[in-house]
Amino acid sequence: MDALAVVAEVTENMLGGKKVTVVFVLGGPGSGKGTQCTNIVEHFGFTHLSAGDLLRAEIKSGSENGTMIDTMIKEGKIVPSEVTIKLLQEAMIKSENDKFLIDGFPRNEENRAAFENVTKISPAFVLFFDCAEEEMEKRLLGRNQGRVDDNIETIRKRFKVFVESSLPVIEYYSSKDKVKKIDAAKPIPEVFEGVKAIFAPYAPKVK
Ligand SMILES: Nc1ncnc2c1ncn2[C@@H]1O[C@H](COP(=O)(O)OP(=O)(O)O)[C@@H](O)[C@H]1O
Ligand SMILES: Nc1ccn([C@@H]2O[C@H](COP(=O)(O)OP(=O)(O)O)[C@@H](O)[C@H]2O)c(=O)n1
Repeated sequence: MDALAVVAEVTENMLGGKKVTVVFVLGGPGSGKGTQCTNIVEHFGFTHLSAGDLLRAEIKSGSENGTMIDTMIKEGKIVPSEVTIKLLQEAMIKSENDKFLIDGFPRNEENRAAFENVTKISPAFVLFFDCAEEEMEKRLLGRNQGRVDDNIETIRKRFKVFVESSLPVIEYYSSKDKVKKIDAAKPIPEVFEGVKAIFAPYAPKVK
């Protein structure tokens, strides 16, 4: 390894004085990202940061960006990266943990490139929940969390954005051999079996 590579290794993935491990959790709307993140937190000690949840909290907090974010979510559009990245960065710095699941981000090429440029963090890997639209649609319509975007009209728009903008991000990481794909159409416990196998190296050490 040459000297420059050593320098890069030392500075890379540092945030607020700590070295962090980041896993991006991607998949279509309703593929089960949030559900499985809850399981991963419980078993592997990661902190779950959902980009969508952070944006929804930002609306509730009455921030100056609230109206813009609300409109984007209602239309299934992707909020400008600077807003989402700031929320993710703040949450990581505030946390005492150093292992993060970033769920629902990066959702387009702009998200991906800006996060890399601003934070200098690259993911350990990308967990991709692969699921057919028909199944995701059924799940979203039954989610019952009172979300303004879980109606058939917005769901169709979110699927279109996923195929046009988010799948290329998954392809990008695939070309770098960073994608771990899971068949997310199976029942929740079976999906978690696949997830567990991938996270085994991160299992907490028994003292
Ligand atoms: N493997 C699964 N089989 C059936 N339903 C699921 C599965 N995973 C999640 N769900 C349900 O589908 C809905 C969407 O899941 P969620 O985790 O919120 O998806 P995402 O975060 O990808 O949008 C929720 O109501 C959840 O309980
Ligand atoms: N990186 C992100 C993530 C979510 N969002 C917005 O938040 C909405 C909901 O995202 P989410 O990840 O909570 O939910 P799902 O669509 O995956 O079910 C998206 O449709 C976008 O409008 C965004 O703009 N940028």
